[in-house]
Amino acid sequence: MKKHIITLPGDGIGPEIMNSAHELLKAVGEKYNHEFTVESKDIGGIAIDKHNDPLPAETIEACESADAILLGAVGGPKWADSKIRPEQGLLKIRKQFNLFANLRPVTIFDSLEASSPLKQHVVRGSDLMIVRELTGGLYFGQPSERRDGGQSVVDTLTYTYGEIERIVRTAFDTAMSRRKHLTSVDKANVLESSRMWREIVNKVSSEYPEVTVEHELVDAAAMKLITNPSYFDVIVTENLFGDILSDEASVITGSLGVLPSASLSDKGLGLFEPIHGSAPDIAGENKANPIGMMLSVGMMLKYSFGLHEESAAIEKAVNQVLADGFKTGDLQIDRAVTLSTTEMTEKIISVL
Ligand SMILES: NC(=O)C1=CN([C@@H]2O[C@H](COP(=O)(O)OP(=O)(O)OC[C@H]3O[C@@H](n4cnc5c(N)ncnc54)[C@H](O)[C@@H]3O)[C@@H](O)[C@H]2O)C=CC1
Ligand SMILES: CC(C)CC(=O)C(=O)O
Ligand SMILES: [Mg+2]
Repeated sequence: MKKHIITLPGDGIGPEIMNSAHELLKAVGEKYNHEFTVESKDIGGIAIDKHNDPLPAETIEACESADAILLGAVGGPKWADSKIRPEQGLLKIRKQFNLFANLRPVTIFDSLEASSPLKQHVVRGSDLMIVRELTGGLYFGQPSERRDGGQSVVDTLTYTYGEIERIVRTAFDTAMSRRKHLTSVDKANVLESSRMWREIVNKVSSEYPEVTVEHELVDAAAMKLITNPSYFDVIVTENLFGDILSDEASVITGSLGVLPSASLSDKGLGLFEPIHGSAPDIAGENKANPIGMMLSVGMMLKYSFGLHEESAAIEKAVNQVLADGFKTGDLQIDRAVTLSTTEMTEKIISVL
């Protein structure tokens, strides 16, 4: 198979973990006889520095002709007070390519069960998928501005019926391919947008009689995610709630550094990135956990290219390396050896 991939390393630890993705693609290509060509483009803070634009036209053009996109992370303290923010590049690329469905699987590798700060019996058997709406809600609503000379501020939460319906359908389809249990998370006791969200979930549910559906308020769902994570199969929720709940869910797995994600459109192009940010506190130290990025490559192989065997092999290699007693600094596994980003990458590839 021949595929052309645009990589967007971005800022902070982004370039470090993207090197891991490049190495992994080279290894998978050689082992399974695929030709993956990779071209790197700018996004985020580095793109502001070089082009005064967090998502330059050149990057968009390259992505338009790509088979898939890999992203590291954007942002950092360097641009904290800048008028143009690196994160705008990420929001813009999601909107540009209509990447409305953000799949965030929360899977616990056997050897990480003990590394979770939660009690083992609580996390055992947890395996859930967060389906997060990615191109609407508060992150995109207009107006979003300071008013009255800085004395007030407005952010806007808008969703169209169609935007909610399509993500809800994605969630039902996802549930059908899993344990057929869907939890829709909202704040319907307060927000009108959530009440419309509930109505749409109830309407679509009549087309999926095999799926058990329930509604949870986001505050209670946040609590249950930590006290009883194995209760959940598929969670569907809007943009902001999904962003927060997925970082929270990473605690179950032992580290934010191990969770991948897929951002999909209905037009075929997908963007794949770890769920974490640019981790400025450890950037440049060769300490970042590359697993979330490497599993995102696995999601790309599966969702964009249909390469299920190759994707499963990456997951298996990660599991094996952890079980063999190797980890990165963010993980706590008893008696395991701590590796750098590059060492962990090499280890996973050698097992693959
Ligand atoms: N998709 C993206 O590009 C995202 C970008 N950001 C941006 O990243 C910047 C930093 O945000 P933070 O709030 O610090 O969140 P963060 O996710 O970058 O880091 C939170 C904590 O997790 C640790 N961490 C994250 N990824 C890790 C990895 N792979 N290995 C080991 N430890 C890891 C960090 O060291 C830090 O202590 C901000 O500018 C933010 O806007 C935040 C989230 C997503
Ligand atoms: C950086 C934000 C734009 C988004 C975010 O935190 C995320 O998608 O996980
Ligand atoms: Mg986030």
